[in-house]
Amino acid sequence: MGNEAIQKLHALGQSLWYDNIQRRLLENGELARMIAEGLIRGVTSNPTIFHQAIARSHDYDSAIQPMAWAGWSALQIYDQLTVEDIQKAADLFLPVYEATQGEDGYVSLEVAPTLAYDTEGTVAEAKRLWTLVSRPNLMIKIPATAPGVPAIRRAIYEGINVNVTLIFSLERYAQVIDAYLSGLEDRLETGLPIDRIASVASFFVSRVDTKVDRLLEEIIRQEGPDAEQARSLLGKAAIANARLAYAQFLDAFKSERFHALAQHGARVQRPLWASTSTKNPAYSDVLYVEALIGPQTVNTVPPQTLAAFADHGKATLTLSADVNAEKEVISALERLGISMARVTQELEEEGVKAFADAFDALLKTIEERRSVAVAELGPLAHLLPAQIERADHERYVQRLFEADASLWTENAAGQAEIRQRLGWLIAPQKSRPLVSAWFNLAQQIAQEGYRQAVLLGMGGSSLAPEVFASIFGVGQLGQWPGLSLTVLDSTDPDQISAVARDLEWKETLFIVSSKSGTTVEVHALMDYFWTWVKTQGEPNPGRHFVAITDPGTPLAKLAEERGFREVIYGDPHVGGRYSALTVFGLFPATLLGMNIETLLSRADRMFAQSLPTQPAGRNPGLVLGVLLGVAAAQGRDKLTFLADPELLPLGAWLEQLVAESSGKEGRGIIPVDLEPEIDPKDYGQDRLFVYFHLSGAKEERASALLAAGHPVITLRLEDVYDLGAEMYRWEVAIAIACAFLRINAFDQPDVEDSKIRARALLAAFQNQGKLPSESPCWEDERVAVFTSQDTGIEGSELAELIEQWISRAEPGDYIAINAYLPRNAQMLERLQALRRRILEMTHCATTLGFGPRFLHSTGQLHKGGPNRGLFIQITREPETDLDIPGQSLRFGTLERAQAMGDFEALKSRGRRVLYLHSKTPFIENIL
Ligand SMILES: O=C(CO)[C@@H](O)[C@H](O)[C@H](O)[C@H](O)COP(=O)(O)O
Ligand SMILES: O=C[C@H](O)COP(=O)(O)O
Repeated sequence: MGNEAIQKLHALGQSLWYDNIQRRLLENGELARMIAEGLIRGVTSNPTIFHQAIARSHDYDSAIQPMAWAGWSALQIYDQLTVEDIQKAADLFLPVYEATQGEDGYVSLEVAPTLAYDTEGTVAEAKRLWTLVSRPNLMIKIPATAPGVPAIRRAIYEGINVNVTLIFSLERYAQVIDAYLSGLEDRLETGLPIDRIASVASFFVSRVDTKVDRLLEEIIRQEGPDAEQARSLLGKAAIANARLAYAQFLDAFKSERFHALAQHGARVQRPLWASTSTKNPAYSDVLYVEALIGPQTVNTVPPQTLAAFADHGKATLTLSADVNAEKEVISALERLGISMARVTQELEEEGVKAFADAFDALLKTIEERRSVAVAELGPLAHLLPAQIERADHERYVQRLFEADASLWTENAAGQAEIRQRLGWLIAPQKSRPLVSAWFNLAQQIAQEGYRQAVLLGMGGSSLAPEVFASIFGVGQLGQWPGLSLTVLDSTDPDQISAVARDLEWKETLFIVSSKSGTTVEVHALMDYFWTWVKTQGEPNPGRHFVAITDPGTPLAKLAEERGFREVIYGDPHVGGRYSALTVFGLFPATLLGMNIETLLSRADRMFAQSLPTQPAGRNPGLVLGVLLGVAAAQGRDKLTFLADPELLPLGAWLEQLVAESSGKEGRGIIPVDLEPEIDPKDYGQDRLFVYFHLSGAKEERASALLAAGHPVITLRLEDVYDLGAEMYRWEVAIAIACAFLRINAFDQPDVEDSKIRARALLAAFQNQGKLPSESPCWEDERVAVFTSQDTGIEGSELAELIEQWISRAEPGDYIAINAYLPRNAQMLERLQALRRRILEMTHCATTLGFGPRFLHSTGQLHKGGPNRGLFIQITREPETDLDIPGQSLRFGTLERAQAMGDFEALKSRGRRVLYLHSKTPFIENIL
């Protein structure tokens, strides 16, 4: 296993550590791989490393954002980011630490360099960081300045593992060893154990050559009698100095003094060669590794030196107690007037300054990123910190995870339901063991020759699969080719016909997806396609059907009776719109060929950040949720999605999560998805924009909106698999926003109400052979117009009526186009054009929903949310109609009944509705 040269180096008693840390490596498995392959046995960090990690990447931006919104300072953010990285790295190295009984597997974190000349400050900071990180394999780095030396002794006495950094001179190194031994002795005197305390002494190497060579070059340039001697000493000082240090180490740790400590389990303080990348390109790029190999040492190398050594390094023993030649190098330098005392003193001062400068630059970078994040909030910025603090004080996150339903409602029945509906919090973990069974089933289906899948489902049972199908496409980013997936969530006969027309029945699998197993649309569609498959001559239609439903539902029973090839059960503790990361989202995703492990690992990452153990400002879902709540309370309740093109489909899933969870009791947040764009200054003051960023295509638009004074938050996705994290974040955020607004996030009373009304209309239809009708307030040969109240609109032209009606919209209102029409590109274009006209005319937020799909989504908000909606409902006579098998009913009638049921429900809530029914299939006649 691993690399031969590195293995040999380890066999010679030297441990290679990695002088680098970067969040990406911690998250993408790279560091774990390097550890597993035995390449590295520890990690060191310093302010320069963190500066580079944070300033030269966007890895940390998403973590900075909520902390900035919560009002944290740059220093607090620095602390949090570094501690997180160090903890994560320490956890990855823990197995090494344990396997080597505490010899290796350490991760070092440096105290702020501003404390380098402050003994008390350093001790206090070392104690604080030790407690904060709280990992046995942590080392706290303390600079070996004169005031640093007593701090080392005190830290060791406190039981802290110490990496002493910035050692250049042999004199200082002697003091460092003494401080270590004294610290251990202090502990022994007070009866404290010393066997688990570890320390390394970081002796800096290459910088010595950089400085001494410069002095030698000066002598060479003068071409005097010493020039030749100076030339012969180039590139020698650093190694000589380090080898002398090694000899000093050997002496010190074979002393009586150490022997006494060793009897109580004390470990040696290993020398650690730091600053070992080659700075002078004329020298070998592995010079400071190859020349310093010996037992009981560590060499910490940056990425380029590790790569070079792994590629062409030679591991032979190059350190020994015999240092005559090295002493001669130092004497020769002294003879040339180069004082090692001066050189190393300057290096120490410059080293402290360089770290302090890097630290300042790092804080400046964090400050810049912090300000950018705060600026995103625009007028909401000053309101957020106090509200996040309040949410923290009221233990929102703890109560969420404890299933304390009083967070949302005092209503006992509501509370009972909520307690049954919080299973989504652990969905990523609960789904993981099921992934392989889903994968095997999907493989088997594909092997049998199935190429396409049609998912029959509504709302929570269809929207996540639709997002995955639209964003990932078939097998594009997955682990195997997968099937194509079409989602059918409509009772529109033309839309159903269009889907059926494109199907190759032998290659088609139907996924009947319904959590409750009672949803009328799903049953009608299932019966339609069941008959369709049978009609094609399939003797065993069950082969073509899989059901996803909760245990014990009518659908589960029917699927068993009909001999579906599989019934996959959902988790009854997860409600429909929160089920994306359960089988309802994940089995269709598996069929698409997506890598579910990757998706879930991203969700896990967000889960870890959402736990009650996280500080409030570091919890992305909590902070976003409070922001949504604050915004809505301020009248910025139109949550408007902006997305780079690859992420556009996500909005449909969010729309349901936001609207159906929050739109109740006259309150709620209005999601606005896929709205045509207008001049940023023409929007009202009721918007909060959310920009989902991947390629950056919409960056300019986001900046323009921000410049016009609207809050525009940017959520960055690294790649499309981050949808796993985003879905989890938004589920938490919506639960929190609803808690903030005191809304039960887990029921949907008005969706039920519309369903009841549609059922009553259908019963009337069965009795009377037609749907009950009411008189239009206006009609001609093309269209009949109905309104919710006597609106007084009048005119001889339909366009005039519509315009009059729309012009009633006031700032803060929204206009919803609810179209019971086939959802296809042509229709979408037409309706989006209407939407644009309305938007340009009113400057009010607009939404577009296709019925009956939206009834399972924004439908709840329309009736239950704030009475700020103006609804334009559109139906038409279908081009062709289709029988629903086994019922004396056609899809066109069902669709119409659903529209009428919704119209009634809206009216009963006093909503403003304009209902246009096209008497022909040609909608262009009326729009
Ligand atoms: O001190 C330790 C490890 O204990 C290292 O992280 C140390 O800071 C680095 O090796 C040096 O700062 C790198 O220095 P250089 O290669 O830039 O001269
Ligand atoms: O969001 C859920 C829809 O109303 C469909 O419900 P279902 O999964 O029980 O069929």
